[in-house]
Amino acid sequence: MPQPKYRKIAVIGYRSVGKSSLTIQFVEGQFVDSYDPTIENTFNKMVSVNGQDFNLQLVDTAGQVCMLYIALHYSFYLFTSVSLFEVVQVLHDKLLDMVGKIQVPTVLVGNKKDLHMERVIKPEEGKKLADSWGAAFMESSAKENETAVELFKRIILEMERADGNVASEDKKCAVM
Ligand SMILES: Nc1nc2c(ncn2[C@@H]2O[C@H](COP(=O)(O)OP(=O)(O)OP(=O)(O)O)[C@@H](O)[C@H]2O)c(=O)[nH]1
Repeated sequence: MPQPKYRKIAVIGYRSVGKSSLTIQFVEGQFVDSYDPTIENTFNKMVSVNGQDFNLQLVDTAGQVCMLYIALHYSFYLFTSVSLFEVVQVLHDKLLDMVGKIQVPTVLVGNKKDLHMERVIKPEEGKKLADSWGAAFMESSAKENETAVELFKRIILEMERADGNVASEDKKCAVM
């Protein structure tokens, strides 16, 4: 049995987009309806992906001071409206500046997809932005318990891919 791998994931984004809700949904399997602005919370969770255990440290950052945490290596972003959509581009640029890399394993997340009537950003737009970063894109609803586990597993896969432990789709085609 392989030893667990330790990985750190930062949840970064504007305030009230659902960073804590998604993290708590993943760690505890429950949705917290109230809004309590986060200072910073750290969670630990063990999860298995493709037969490998991962010991995750999840850093749920404060929306108001999200810029303070952009130096963390593994991150994903959330947006729920046009202005926030623009904010994530700025955050992503700053993150790359801080870590001095041209790419960081990232999942761009469009949360609150249950609020159909309030949708502003089309999924294609989110996908296009994520593609421009070489990142994955997912939509989620922390409220409806949709995809919280799936999206954290996805960021693990993105990290594994960056470490050369998972073949990308391109590489698979090249081999064939
Ligand atoms: N309808 C709906 N509401 C959500 C969803 N995710 C979070 N919320 C609500 O949005 C509000 C803000 O959620 P939080 O998880 O605290 O947001 P945050 O991004 O951690 O906010 P900060 O701590 O300020 O950075 C809360 O009232 C949540 O219940 C979702 O998927 N759907």
